[in-house]
Amino acid sequence: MAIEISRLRRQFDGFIALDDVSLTIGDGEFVAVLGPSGSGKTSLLRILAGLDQPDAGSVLRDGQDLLALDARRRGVGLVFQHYALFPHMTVAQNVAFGLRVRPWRLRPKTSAIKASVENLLRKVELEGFAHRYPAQLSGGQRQRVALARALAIEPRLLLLDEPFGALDAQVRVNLRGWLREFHRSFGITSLFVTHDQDEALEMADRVVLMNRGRIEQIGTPEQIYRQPATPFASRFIARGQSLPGEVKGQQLHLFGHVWRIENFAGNDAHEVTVHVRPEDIVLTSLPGDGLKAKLLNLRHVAGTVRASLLVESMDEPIEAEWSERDWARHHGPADDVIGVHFQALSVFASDREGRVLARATLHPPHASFPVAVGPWRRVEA
Ligand SMILES: Nc1ncnc2c1ncn2[C@@H]1O[C@H](COP(=O)(O)OP(=O)(O)OP(=O)(O)O)[C@@H](O)[C@H]1O
Repeated sequence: MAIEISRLRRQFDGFIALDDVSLTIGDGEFVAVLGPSGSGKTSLLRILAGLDQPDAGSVLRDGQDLLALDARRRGVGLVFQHYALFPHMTVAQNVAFGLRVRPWRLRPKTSAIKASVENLLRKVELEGFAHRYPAQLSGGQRQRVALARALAIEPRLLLLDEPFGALDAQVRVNLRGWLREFHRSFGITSLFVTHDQDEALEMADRVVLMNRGRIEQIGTPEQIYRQPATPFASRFIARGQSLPGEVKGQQLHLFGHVWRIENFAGNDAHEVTVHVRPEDIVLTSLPGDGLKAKLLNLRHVAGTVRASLLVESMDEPIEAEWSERDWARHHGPADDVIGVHFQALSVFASDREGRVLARATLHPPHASFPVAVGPWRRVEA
C-alpha cells in the first residue's frame, strides 16, 4: 500500500476546494484524477507535491507522514501543463537541473549527471536533442523533456497535471499511448490530472472522479464506465442522459414502459433517475422490433452517425450514436421513423440533497418492446 490519503480538506476563503477526500494509491499504480474545471484536482496534487498544506487530513507513504516532509524531500517528480522548462537552458541542462541543485554531498559527479541525462533522453526518445533550446522544440517534445527532468531525481511518485493540456488533439492522442507504455516499462507510482474523459479511461489503471471537491467514484475505467455510481459520473464519463422514472414494487416504469427490477432499495415506491448513454441506444428493425423513434436531426461525423430522437411516448428528445456501418445495415437515408432499444440503463434513487441511496445498472436483452415485465438482468444494487 504505497500512499494513503485520508480525509483531506482544503478551504480557501470559505470555499471548500477539497472536502473529505480519501484515496489509496497502490505501489506502481497509474491513477487518473478526472473532473471538471474547479473540482479540486490541482488542489489535491499541490498538497501531495508539498506546494500546499491541507486544513485537515493525512497522507501516509508506506506508513510515513508525507505532509511532514519538506517538498524537496518527498521524492516527487512534477510535470505541469505549461512546460516549465528554463528557456535559457538547453534540453540537457534542463534535464540535469534537479541533480545539479542538490546539496554538494548528495550531488552526483558531473560525469554521472551526463550519463544520467543521456539515459533519460533516450528513454523519452529525444536523443540528439540535448543541445537544443526549448524554443526549438515542438510542444510534445517539450513535454517529454519536462518528463525527463521530473524523472532525473528518480522520484518515488510522479505527479502530472494536465501534461498534454496545451497540445493539439493529434499530439495528445499520440502522447497518451506513449506515456502509458512509458509507465508500463518503468512502473513509477503516478497520479495524472486531467479533465479529459477519454484520456483518463484510456490510460489509467484506476480513475478517481472528482466533482466539487469530493470524490464521486473510484474504479477501473471499465467499472466507472459500465457502473457509474452517481448521475454525475454517468453524465460526465459517458454522456448519460437523464430521464425521470419510477420504481414500484419490482417494476421500473419509464414513460409508460415497464421493466423488471428486483431488490431495488427494498422495492418501495421511488422516484428514480434513469440514465441512458447515446451508444446504448441500439438500432433494431421495424416493424415489430424495438421502440419507435422519430429522427429529428441526423449528423454524419467522422465514421459515426449521431441523431436526436424522439422515442415514442417520451416528451424530450435524446441523443443516440451509431457506427456508419450499423446505420447503413438497418436504415435507409429516407427513414424518419426507426426502431431502437436500450442496451443498458442506469437507475438511481437519490435523496433531496442529491445523495445516491440506491443504484442499479440494467442490461436488457435484445427484445421486443414494450415488454410487460421483461427478463432483465440486474447487475448490481
Ligand atoms: N489559492 C487559492 N485561493 C482561492 N481559491 C482557490 C485557490 N486555489 C484553488 N482555489 C479554488 O479551489 C477550487 C478548486 O481548484 P483546483 O485548481 O483544485 O481545480 P481543478 O479541478 O484543478 O480545476 P482546473 O481543471 O480548472 O485546473 C476552484 O474553485 C479554485 O478557484
